[in-house]
Amino acid sequence: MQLAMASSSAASRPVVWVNGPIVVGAGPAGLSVAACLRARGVPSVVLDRADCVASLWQRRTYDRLRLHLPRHFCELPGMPFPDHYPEYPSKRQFVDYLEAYAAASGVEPRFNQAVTSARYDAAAGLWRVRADGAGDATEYIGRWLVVATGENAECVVPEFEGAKEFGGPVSHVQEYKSGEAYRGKRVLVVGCGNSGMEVCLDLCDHNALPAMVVRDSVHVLPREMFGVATFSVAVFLLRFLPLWLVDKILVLLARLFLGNLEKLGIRRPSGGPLELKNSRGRTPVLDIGALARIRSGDIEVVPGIRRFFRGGAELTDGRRVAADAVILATGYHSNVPQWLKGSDFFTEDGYPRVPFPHGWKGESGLYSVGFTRRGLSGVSSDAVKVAHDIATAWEQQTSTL
Ligand SMILES: Cc1cc2nc3c(=O)[nH]c(=O)nc-3n(C[C@H](O)[C@H](O)[C@H](O)COP(=O)(O)OP(=O)(O)OC[C@H]3O[C@@H](n4cnc5c(N)ncnc54)[C@H](O)[C@@H]3O)c2cc1C
Ligand SMILES: NC(=O)C1=CN([C@@H]2O[C@H](COP(=O)(O)OP(=O)(O)OC[C@H]3O[C@@H](n4cnc5c(N)ncnc54)[C@H](OP(=O)(O)O)[C@@H]3O)[C@@H](O)[C@H]2O)C=CC1
Ligand SMILES: O=C(O)C(=O)Cc1c[nH]c2ccccc12
Repeated sequence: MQLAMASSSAASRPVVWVNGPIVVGAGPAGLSVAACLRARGVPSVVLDRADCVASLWQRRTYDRLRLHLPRHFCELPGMPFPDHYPEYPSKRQFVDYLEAYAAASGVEPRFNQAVTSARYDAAAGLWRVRADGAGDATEYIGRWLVVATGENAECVVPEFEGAKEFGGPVSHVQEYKSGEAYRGKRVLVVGCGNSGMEVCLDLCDHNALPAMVVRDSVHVLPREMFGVATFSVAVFLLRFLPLWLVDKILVLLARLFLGNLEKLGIRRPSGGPLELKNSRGRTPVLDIGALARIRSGDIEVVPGIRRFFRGGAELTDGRRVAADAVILATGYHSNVPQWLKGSDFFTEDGYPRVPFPHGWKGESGLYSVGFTRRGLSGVSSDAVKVAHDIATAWEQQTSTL
């Protein structure tokens, strides 16, 4: 029996004793660690604030989204994608795969459980996790805590001078589904990461008029070169060459395939694409067509925003741009510091303090899965290590009983 219910004496809140780890998050990270644990005979309880698995993918991404790394880098441990899946599976296919993954591994998350605090009770040697459901709170108590809430848990919403004066709709890209709602409209898209670029492309396809804010520099790489994924080329080269040299080769190849982007208002950072991904979490853009639309003038590139006014924004070069709507493609942040108390394993930015590849294990039975800034392949490698470590302790514990 995995769960035991008891009544808390201090408050009327129900208490659940968890036999095995408490996993917070039912995205790819939480599902894969729970599946790897089950494969070793270790039960766990997976909690998610949403009402479904992989809520980032199901509820907070746009319709045309596809994985942008080749499928082989995005599979979770123990289950390949179905053979008929294309090289870059669609969002629907990826979600179907994740649901099948959970079902096949017997992982049944507890939904509508938003974790609001977790702290280690040193006297008892146990983690106490509070989760709020619809109108009630539950306390989960267990020996291990696995943090799997992800790098994209909350939206970054910058404050802009004059934002209240703008007057039109302002939304974050997590609410964007398709350009249908923006036909014929001038849309200011703030941010030029993969989201900003792909939303601009989608807006063009729906006859909207996007302008994209590029306030600083960004690496844009072709998704493929002569039919080979740029990401695969990078992974291959990293087997023989140091990262800085692979970065130099990638930038050279990008220059050959994409030309000089400065003419389009897109400057390259001085640091390399992989170096910036690893050190600052800045993902290079893998171009799937936005550049061609910038070249043709369908997407206008504009510099940073100084302030908003009614019906538009003033830019850092003094120009003014009119807009009917604003979409913030300004990124995401971790929410771990909001709920994990009394532990300094995570920084105030919500990432493990210890750098990759050692950030998966903390003290007192605390673990993290999915904070490596290495996408789904980072998720899988963490999940395998964490499950192995907990299963080893579990087997020792049960063998001494
Ligand atoms: C648009 C987009 C596209 C991407 N495409 C790729 C790609 O092609 N390839 C790739 O390798 N990576 C990609 N990524 C990176 C992405 O981080 C991974 O795809 C993946 O979703 C990470 O899994 P995760 O489980 O760590 O986080 P998530 O998928 O974000 O799952 C975390 C879960 O935790 C839950 N949660 C958060 N806070 C709480 C709380 N306090 N209490 C309870 N539950 C909570 C959330 O509801 C969520 O279900 C993409 C990211 C985005 C935003
Ligand atoms: N097809 C796919 O697989 C896709 C994958 N993704 C992934 O999702 C993750 C998140 O991507 P994304 O949503 O693009 O977020 P990112 O964090 O990658 O990009 C955020 C962008 O917003 C800009 N920005 C932030 N604040 C401001 C501001 N105040 N004014 C102007 N610009 C600002 C940043 O500029 P600066 O760099 O100057 O801070 C940056 O260009 C990434 O890992 C990405 O690869 C996203 C979409 C599609
Ligand atoms: O799409 C993402 O967000 C990813 O994190 C995938 C990813 C991991 N490592 C990379 C290096 C270059 C481009 C994308 C990724």
